[in-house]
Amino acid sequence: MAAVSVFPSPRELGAALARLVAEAAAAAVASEGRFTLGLSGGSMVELLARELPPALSATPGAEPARWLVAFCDERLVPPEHPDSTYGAYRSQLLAQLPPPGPQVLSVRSELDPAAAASDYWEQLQRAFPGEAVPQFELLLLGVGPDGHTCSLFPGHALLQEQHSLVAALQDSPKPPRARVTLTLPLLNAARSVLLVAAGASKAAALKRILEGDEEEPLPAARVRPRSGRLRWLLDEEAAKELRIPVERWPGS
Ligand SMILES: O=C1O[C@H](COP(=O)(O)O)[C@@H](O)[C@H](O)[C@H]1O
Repeated sequence: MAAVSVFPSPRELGAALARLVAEAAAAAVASEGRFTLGLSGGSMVELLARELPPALSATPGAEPARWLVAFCDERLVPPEHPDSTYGAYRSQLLAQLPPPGPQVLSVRSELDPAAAASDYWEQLQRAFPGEAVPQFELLLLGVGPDGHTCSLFPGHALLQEQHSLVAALQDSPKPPRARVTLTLPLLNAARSVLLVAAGASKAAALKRILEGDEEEPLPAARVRPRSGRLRWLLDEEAAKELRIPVERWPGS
């Protein structure tokens, strides 16, 4: 069973998330010379924008200039659009990091969805030479109230995808409809995955994901790294329906 850590509020959750990212970066830079990080959008952007810069300043050796950052999914809108994950990270987080900053792979939203997915896959192949399935050091994944993660939605055919590691969709139930997403085989190749959720709107889905035994598990329940680590970071509101043992952080 995956480890589940519960924090009193999104603020403590965000601070712990940022510490874990900074520590993972320092360890990877020391051992591999670089840190490969996959970021999700939505509420994760604000958590990281607020907490990661101070965590990096407090962690010697984290060195953002040695990071390769990619996005676990992207909404196909221009970077200036409020729904763009890349655009949100660029203005809210990347702008705060000292130059030269990380190498960033972004989905080219000016292309049509299939071409954007194939271009993004080519970028990943160049960034992970010799790896048939790119193995990220750390993936940060969010969870929607319907149990989706990345742009993998309940009941969607992409949940069955075994061949393409990056895929396009044009029928996302959550707008915008056109998106590019990493698929489960790539997610499950990661060395480490943190699944992050805050707020009462996620509680029912989290109960199903973490305690259910469903024939067709929700998308986030299908994230099970083959040999990597999986850890859940939740706030009290998101965890309020859980009955499984969880690790409660001080003050909860
Ligand atoms: O649409 C998306 O939703 C999920 C969850 O977002 P949240 O705001 O509920 O945390 C996000 O992880 C994904 O990257 C995004 O495209």
